[in-house]
Amino acid sequence: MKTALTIAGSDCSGGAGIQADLKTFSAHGVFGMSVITAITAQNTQGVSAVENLSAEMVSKQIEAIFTDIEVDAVKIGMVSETKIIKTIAENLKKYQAQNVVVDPVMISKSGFDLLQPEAKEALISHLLPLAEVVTPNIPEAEVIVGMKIDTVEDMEKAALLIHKMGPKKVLVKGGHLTEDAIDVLYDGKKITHYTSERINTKNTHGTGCTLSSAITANLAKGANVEEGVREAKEYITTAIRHSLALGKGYGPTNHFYSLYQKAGMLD
Ligand SMILES: Nc1ncnc2c1ncn2[C@@H]1O[C@H](COP(=O)(O)OP(=O)(O)O)[C@@H](O)[C@H]1O
Ligand SMILES: Cc1ncc(COP(=O)(O)O)c(N)n1
Repeated sequence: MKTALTIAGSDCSGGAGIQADLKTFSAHGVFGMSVITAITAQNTQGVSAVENLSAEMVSKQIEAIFTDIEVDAVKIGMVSETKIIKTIAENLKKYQAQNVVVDPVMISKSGFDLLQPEAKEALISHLLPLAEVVTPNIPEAEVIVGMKIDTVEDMEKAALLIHKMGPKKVLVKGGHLTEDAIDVLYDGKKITHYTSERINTKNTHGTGCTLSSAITANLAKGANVEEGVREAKEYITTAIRHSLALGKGYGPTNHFYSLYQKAGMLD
């Protein structure tokens, strides 16, 4: 069985972070493993607290996995502090991690800083160069390149600029614009658009985490980035279309709809 590792924060409400990543890996038939960087207290309405693990504990978790198990792909999600970012980069280089997907998580949908402002530079200089593909949303791409993004053309410009910072490929996600949901991939040579209709729902908690883990699972299974993104985009669109109105705020996406449907378990 192929394996995938997520290095990210825990979302106790299950919609984003490690929990979304492991659900996505399972739904793709990949064996999921996790290195927890931080525990968050959050729900569909917002984040109320974040507690980072020590850099030593993050390092020990990575060591425990890589010294024992073959890792086919790695996703990096929320990493809040400079010293944890540096530890992850050192370890991934030491163990020659393959198929690294970096989701540069900065601010939650509810507006909470999941990346300490002083750690932005470390994320850019230490994690982006390790990435097979980096998956910023529009606000994250704006911070990384220091320009305003209002159109798909702006997303393309940002993708080209981010590519110069070291990742092999760049996927700028268009969830934050208003018309069709268009994601822009730049592979160093050409631009590809992945387009879906915009689904009218407020239940989009964890969409970015889910998309990047689906890409990771697909790379673990041997897909190239273009194929991996294409399937992941279909997966997230179905998961948003059948998202769950759990909680009082922004509910989570539905990871198992397609699987349950195929298994004849839905009405
Ligand atoms: N309302 C929506 N309808 C359809 N697709 C969406 C919607 N919102 C986000 N997406 C898609 O979900 C994925 C995650 O994007 P985005 O919401 O921009 O990321 P993040 O969760 O990091 O902010 C992208 O593929 C994006 O196009
Ligand atoms: C632990 C963790 N990681 C990532 C996100 C981002 O997800 P979203 O942008 O949907 O709030 C989150 N809320 N919590």
